[in-house]
Amino acid sequence: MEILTGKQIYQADKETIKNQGITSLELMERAGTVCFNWIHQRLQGNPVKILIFCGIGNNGGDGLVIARHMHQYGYNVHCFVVNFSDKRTEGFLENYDKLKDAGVWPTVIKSVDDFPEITAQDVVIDAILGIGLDRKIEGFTVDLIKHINTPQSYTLSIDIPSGLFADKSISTTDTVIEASHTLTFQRPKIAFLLPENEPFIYTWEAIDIGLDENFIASLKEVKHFIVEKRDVQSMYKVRDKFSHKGNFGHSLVIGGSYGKIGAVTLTSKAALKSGSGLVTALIPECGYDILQISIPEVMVEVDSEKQIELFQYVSQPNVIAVGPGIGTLDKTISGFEKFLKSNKLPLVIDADALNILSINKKLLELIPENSILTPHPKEFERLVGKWKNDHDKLNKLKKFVTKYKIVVVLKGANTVIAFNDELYFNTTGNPALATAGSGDVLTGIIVGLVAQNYLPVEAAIFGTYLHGKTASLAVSKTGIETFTASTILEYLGEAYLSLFTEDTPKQAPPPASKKPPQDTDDELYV
Ligand SMILES: NC(=O)C1=CN([C@@H]2O[C@H](COP(=O)(O)OP(=O)(O)OC[C@H]3O[C@@H](n4cnc5c(N)ncnc54)[C@H](OP(=O)(O)O)[C@@H]3O)[C@@H](O)[C@H]2O)[C@@H](O)CC1
Ligand SMILES: [K+]
Repeated sequence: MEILTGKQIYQADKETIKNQGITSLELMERAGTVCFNWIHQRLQGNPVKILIFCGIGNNGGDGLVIARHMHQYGYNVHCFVVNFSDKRTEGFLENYDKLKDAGVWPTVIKSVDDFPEITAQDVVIDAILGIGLDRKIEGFTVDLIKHINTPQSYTLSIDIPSGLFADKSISTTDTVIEASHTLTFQRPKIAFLLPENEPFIYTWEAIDIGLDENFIASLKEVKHFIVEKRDVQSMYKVRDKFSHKGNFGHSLVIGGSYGKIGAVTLTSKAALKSGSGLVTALIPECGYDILQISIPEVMVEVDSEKQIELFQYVSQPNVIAVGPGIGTLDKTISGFEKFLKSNKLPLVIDADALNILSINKKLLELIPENSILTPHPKEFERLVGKWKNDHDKLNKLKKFVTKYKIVVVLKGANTVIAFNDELYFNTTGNPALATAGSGDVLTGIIVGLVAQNYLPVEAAIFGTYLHGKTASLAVSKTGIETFTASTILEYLGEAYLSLFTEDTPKQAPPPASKKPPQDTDDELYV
């Protein structure tokens, strides 16, 4: 699914009006009605007190449409106009009149004295500012947003939490609605995927307001995508009837050191379980028995007694994962440097191998094109330096992958896969994945997919999706705390199978508590 910029959404808005022969007012009516239907489906006439805060632009116009429908359906709705400017849009003005015609006279908020009381039991609808926000919010609107955030009531934001910019970072002094849920129009905005916006975006969904899909599909400059089930389904390689293990590649996993044989064991097992035909582990001698006993299917070659120093192997892999548990002892560092100078095979580089690269950045030049690096944010920072905010981080990421012609899997709540100047945001998974060895397993899954001839960027996208999906599937049975890296391996089969089974449709969170539990993947739809 494309992630669109504010500018692209405004273009789609214009094209839709032109191509469908409708007025902008009709489009606003449609958008507001879709939001109302969403709310009505969940509230079913519940007498809860609903406070709708409308700005004076088109986001406010949407709020007024919602207020009118809610009033007509007998909801206990209270509408407020947030008078932060005198420049009302036509959409606002027309719907203001329509609302009054329907018998609702909104309360105009001009100062702090006009703020209504809000309790934790109330539902708030935030239609103060949308994607038209282009500067810092000032004056009483800042206080109003804080006032809305205080009681921890359920807050539904329309299009985007007010105060959040669609395409740039907010500053630390900015005030933003902390939305419990956001109904965004047609496509997500990149702001929803950035860790820095976590306090403001809890769950979100893109709702179909009938914008011109052909126009959206024709947009050439879209560079950001959300990875969906259908994307990975289309990547999946079906096995031929007459295939044999030789068709599915040979992964070599280089890693481990005394006390960290578990890491390389997890990676090797993951490579095997993601479908690599053969897997060999090159490990320190001290890990020989451990690995052989843990995974009889994996072949083992050994290096020095307690760490990897020589990086020499006799097996004939088609891809190599390097780094899990490898450590940063001097001999390992110099061995890795020598290895990079002679190696021609594509690599999946993780953990301490990444740290070695950040100690000596010249080594980055030696990484074969199409290799995959899988840093977590701290490892990535060591490679590229500090960033000012998440947009700056994503720019650094794009520059880094284009410079070295590689793929980077930047791990996090929404792991980002970067290739060329494109970014793919993963949405499977949950905090259960924040557990020791989780990254080692991801490296193994990805290397196993590259071994099977998945394109590196596909292996990265597919592998990250599957890895996250295991947690999405498992957590209702295991809980978050008992879910470990080994659980990821246990559920990998189910994650594969889930690609070909229908998801049970999920109800979006009811307006009952501020932060309902979320499993992101299945909540998204357009
Ligand atoms: N996508 C679609 O197809 C559809 C979109 N729709 C809806 O339209 C929304 C966008 O509406 P919008 O363009 O009127 O902007 P909105 O966010 O309401 O802001 C209003 C104005 O406020 C101003 N302003 C900006 N920053 C400010 C600040 N810090 N403090 C004070 N003022 C500030 C600025 O005006 P300025 O003062 O710069 O002239 C701005 O224009 C969109 O989010 C969605 O809800 C649907 O209705 C139909 C289909
Ligand atoms: K809003």
